[in-house]
Amino acid sequence: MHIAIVGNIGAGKTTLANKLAHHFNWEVFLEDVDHNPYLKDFYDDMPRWAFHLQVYFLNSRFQQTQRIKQLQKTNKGVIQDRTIYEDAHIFAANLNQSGLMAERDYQNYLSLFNSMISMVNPPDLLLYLRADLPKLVSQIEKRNRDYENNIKIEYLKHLNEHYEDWIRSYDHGRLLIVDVNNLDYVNNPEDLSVIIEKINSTLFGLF
Ligand SMILES: Nc1ncnc2c1ncn2[C@@H]1O[C@H](COP(=O)(O)OP(=O)(O)O)[C@@H](O)[C@H]1O
Ligand SMILES: Nc1ncnc2c1ncn2[C@H]1C[C@H](O)[C@@H](COP(=O)(O)O)O1
Repeated sequence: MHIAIVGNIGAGKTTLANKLAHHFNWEVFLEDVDHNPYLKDFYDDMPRWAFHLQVYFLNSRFQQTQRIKQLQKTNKGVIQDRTIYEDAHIFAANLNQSGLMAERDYQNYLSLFNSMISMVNPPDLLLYLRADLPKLVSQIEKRNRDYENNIKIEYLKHLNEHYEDWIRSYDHGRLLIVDVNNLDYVNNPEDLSVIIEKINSTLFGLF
């Protein structure tokens, strides 16, 4: 069983991924943000570093999907924090449409993505955390990564629009949308239980 948690920056993916992995006693696969050699430079100068960052994320996410494939042979459950689909359909697409990634770089990137995607298994469940801008902003502030301090509201807004478009057309498997605007699964165990019940009901027909 493989659940992938998707959503905008600060939606609460990592926090939920850790909690679900603990609850189900499954393996968790997180993004390696701290060792990313381009992320800080990217936030300082997006046009300069957009292509480098996207290739880096694409490759690291692809390697992660192959590790997940291996692990699934052992029947161990997996919780994944963000997917390779988001790199291409959300982030790279947004950079191109915002004029921050040149057309030839974007086409080059897409060609690489299309070569890789045939080797990627979709998750059994895609869990989309939907969050409005005030929730995203407050949680990004709460996390307080210095290079994210200058993220513009407009950037998050465009990403949210891409998420909504992509989720509407998602057809690789089961999909669960959870509105997290009024959920606090950090401090309220009942809010976590609500999500777990939804997952059980979607995946196993329980409740
Ligand atoms: N539903 C929630 N309610 C309250 N705080 C949350 C919630 N989800 C996440 N947080 C907090 O918001 C911050 C960002 O969450 P994080 O899991 O890192 O988001 P993401 O991985 O989606 O970028 C963290 O400080 C986390 O503790
Ligand atoms: N593909 C990506 N392009 C640009 N930025 C990305 C991409 N994937 C992740 N990011 C950024 C967004 C955040 O600043 C960090 C971590 O993501 P988070 O949603 O907080 O887990 O990386």
